[in-house]
Amino acid sequence: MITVDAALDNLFALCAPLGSEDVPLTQAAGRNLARDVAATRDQPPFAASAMDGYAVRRDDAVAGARLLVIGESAAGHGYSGAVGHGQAVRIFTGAPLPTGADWVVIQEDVTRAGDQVTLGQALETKPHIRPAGADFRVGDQIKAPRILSSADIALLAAMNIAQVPVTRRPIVAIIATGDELVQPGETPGPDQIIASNSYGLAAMVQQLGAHPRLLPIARDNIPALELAFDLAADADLIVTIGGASVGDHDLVGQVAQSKGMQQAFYKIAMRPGKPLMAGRMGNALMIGLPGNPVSAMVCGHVFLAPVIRHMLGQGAAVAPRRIAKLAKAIGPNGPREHYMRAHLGPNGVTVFDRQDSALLTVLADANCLALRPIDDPARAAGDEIAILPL
Ligand SMILES: Nc1nc2c(c(=O)[nH]1)N[C@H]1C(S)=C(S)[C@@H](COP(=O)(O)OP(=O)(O)OC[C@H]3O[C@@H](n4cnc5c(N)ncnc54)[C@H](O)[C@@H]3O)O[C@H]1N2
Ligand code: MOO
Repeated sequence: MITVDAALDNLFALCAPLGSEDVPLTQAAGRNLARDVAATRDQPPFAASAMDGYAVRRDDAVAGARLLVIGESAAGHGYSGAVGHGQAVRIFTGAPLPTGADWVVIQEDVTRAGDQVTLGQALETKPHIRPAGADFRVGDQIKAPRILSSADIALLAAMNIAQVPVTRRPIVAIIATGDELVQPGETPGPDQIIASNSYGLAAMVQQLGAHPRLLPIARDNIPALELAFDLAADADLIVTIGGASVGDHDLVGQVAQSKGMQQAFYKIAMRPGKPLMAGRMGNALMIGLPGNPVSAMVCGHVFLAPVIRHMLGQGAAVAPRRIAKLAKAIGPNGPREHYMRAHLGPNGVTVFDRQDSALLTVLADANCLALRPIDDPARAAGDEIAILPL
């Protein structure tokens, strides 16, 4: 058995950030920018007015001055002539500043009569001009890696980058195994149950930004498992569920190895999730999760999520955790790191009494996992512990 940290280090070493693909701006939000991109233009491309008013020469912008309006500059339609002494051009926000002008008097400070304007007595002291390139210039870069926010999308658009290089989304093949399983919506036989954690993991994979591919349930026999691995051959990550323990029908490790999986480790000192295996398998990383529904989901949070983030170019890091105070005392932990289903509320963390790894109702009530180190002693209410928010 290896520790959770050692298992994660192993997993990170067994995979790498995927290559990149170009996607349209409308599909780039939330994706990882795969390489630096550079602006192909200046913004604004010309000195622009920041207000609606009159473009003038600075030395004409004095209280009481009377100026002749010689034309108009609007956004998208500039004024082609030049502004001389004693002259003004009507201008609107975003419009190019005409040649000769270096000041904008806002229209609130002006009285207009025909083609004459008279400037008011209390003029503003700012020119209200946005210099060319004030936001960015040709060649200014957005650096990778970076998870693209809505603001980044706006900036990329302004830079005229219509196709964005992002890290490819991993294809994650999910194989539920077991003679007892039927799909949700089917009518189970008397000894059967509904496959659940395969759907939970597919949802998790999707939320992480990868492509889940739910394969048909593989029965507990060698040909069925071989077929399932064949169907998963082009995936970046192959995740099996169940059949990982030591029973007579737990065939996943054996079949995976016969199909070329080079096992890097098997069994982790953690609860739930002990019988987890992993290794390279062709072009993919294979992770064999234990079948107990909560074990599979907890291993999803602790191992799959960091692995997928690593493949997405977001760095190789453990699932984010934080420190919280216990609302209620808890007993000592044993020789395996324990990820206990718990709820964080205004009074702190309450660790649930029922921790059986078959109880999906308890997992659904949890909003965090309380993380107990190996041989952690009993803890009192008010003690600080690490939690992994769900
Ligand atoms: N003698 C021992 N027995 C077991 C050990 C052990 O160390 N020695 N470990 C236990 C632990 S811990 C776990 S976890 C389980 C894991 O076993 P498997 O990975 O082989 O899982 P299965 O036996 O196939 O299934 C366990 C349980 O989960 C249900 N299951 C499986 N897949 C699904 C699915 N997709 N959706 C819903 N439920 C699923 C299955 O019906 C079983 O009830 O082994 C312990 N045993
Ligand atoms: O480790 Mo099993 O995953 O405890 O239920």
